[in-house]
Amino acid sequence: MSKLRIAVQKSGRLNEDSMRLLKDIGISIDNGKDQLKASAKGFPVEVFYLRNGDIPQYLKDGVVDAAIIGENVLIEKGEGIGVVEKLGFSSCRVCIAVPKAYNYNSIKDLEGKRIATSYPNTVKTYLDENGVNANLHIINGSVEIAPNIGLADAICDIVSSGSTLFKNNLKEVDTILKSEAVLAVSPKLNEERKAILEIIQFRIQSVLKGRQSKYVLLNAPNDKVQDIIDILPGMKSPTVLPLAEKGWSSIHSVISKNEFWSVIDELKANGAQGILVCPIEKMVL
Ligand SMILES: Nc1ncnc2c1ncn2[C@@H]1O[C@H](COP(=O)(O)OP(=O)(O)OP(=O)(O)O)[C@@H](O)[C@H]1O
Ligand SMILES: O=P(O)(O)OC[C@H]1O[C@H](OP(=O)(O)OP(=O)(O)O)[C@H](O)[C@@H]1O
Ligand SMILES: [Mg+2]
Repeated sequence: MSKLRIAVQKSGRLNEDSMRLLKDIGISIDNGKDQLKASAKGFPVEVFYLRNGDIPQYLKDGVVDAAIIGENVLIEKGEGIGVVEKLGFSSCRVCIAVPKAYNYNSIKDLEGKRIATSYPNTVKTYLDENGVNANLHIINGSVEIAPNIGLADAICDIVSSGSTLFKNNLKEVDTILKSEAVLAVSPKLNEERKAILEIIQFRIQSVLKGRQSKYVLLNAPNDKVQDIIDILPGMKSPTVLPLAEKGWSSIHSVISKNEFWSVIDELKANGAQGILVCPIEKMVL
């Protein structure tokens, strides 16, 4: 039986979360430290450890079938490569930044200026869309230093917390795109491997849904049960069980992590007591 070849970043910002996701979907790998390729135990998958920036070419060539990669890198050099799943980690944005004192009104202000970046195609497309001509300086790292050493008037790079910009006396003035880690697929994927990918996708969705949700258990007097059910969305409908103490019930449900605090406040206000909130490992709908 053929194996699905999945690329992950060898080391760097995506590596740890990528390996955790593979582990959570039941793909465990015995990886010797310097091994660049490893087989999963009990599942038809091979994992390749590569540079994030090299992965688009491997996908295009069909040397790997799928990859966990930053969407920003695919947009930069992954033409024709499909994204089948957003993975919810390594969120960042690709931005234009200029020195704090720069009087910036719009991208048109960069006409004829020098922009340092590791994302030339992304910047070029954005400049073209806005009818701006600028000179691009391609550098592979520490882009934020460029304006301070007189190499460029502006930069285009990844921003997350904004602290690197701040430390280098720069300000973010335009967001070109938002990115997160994604599961990308080679255009050359064959039918047999596609079937393995579908199993992986299903497992990833179950893990991600679990990560986005919380399991809530609470007690309430019976006359409050309906009010509380109306607040709780639940997967189908909440589970209601009688407590040993007469006149009381236990209610179980699933709520989204995002609405967690507002729902908890509402539950308390409607008579809920002894509220327990538990993580969900996987959620299969
Ligand atoms: N500060 C950040 N916060 C969140 N995500 C980030 C941040 N910086 C980069 N990323 C995301 O993580 C990906 C990998 O970044 P990292 O710096 O580890 O690799 P790299 O040096 O660009 O790539 P390579 O593996 O080719 O050396 C980026 O493409 C981006 O999607
Ligand atoms: O907004 P922040 O939270 O400060 O993050 C942004 C910084 O993170 C990335 O660099 P990284 O640390 O990955 O270093 P690198 O340039 O060597 O890849 C990116 O290139 C920015 O410099
Ligand atoms: Mg980096």
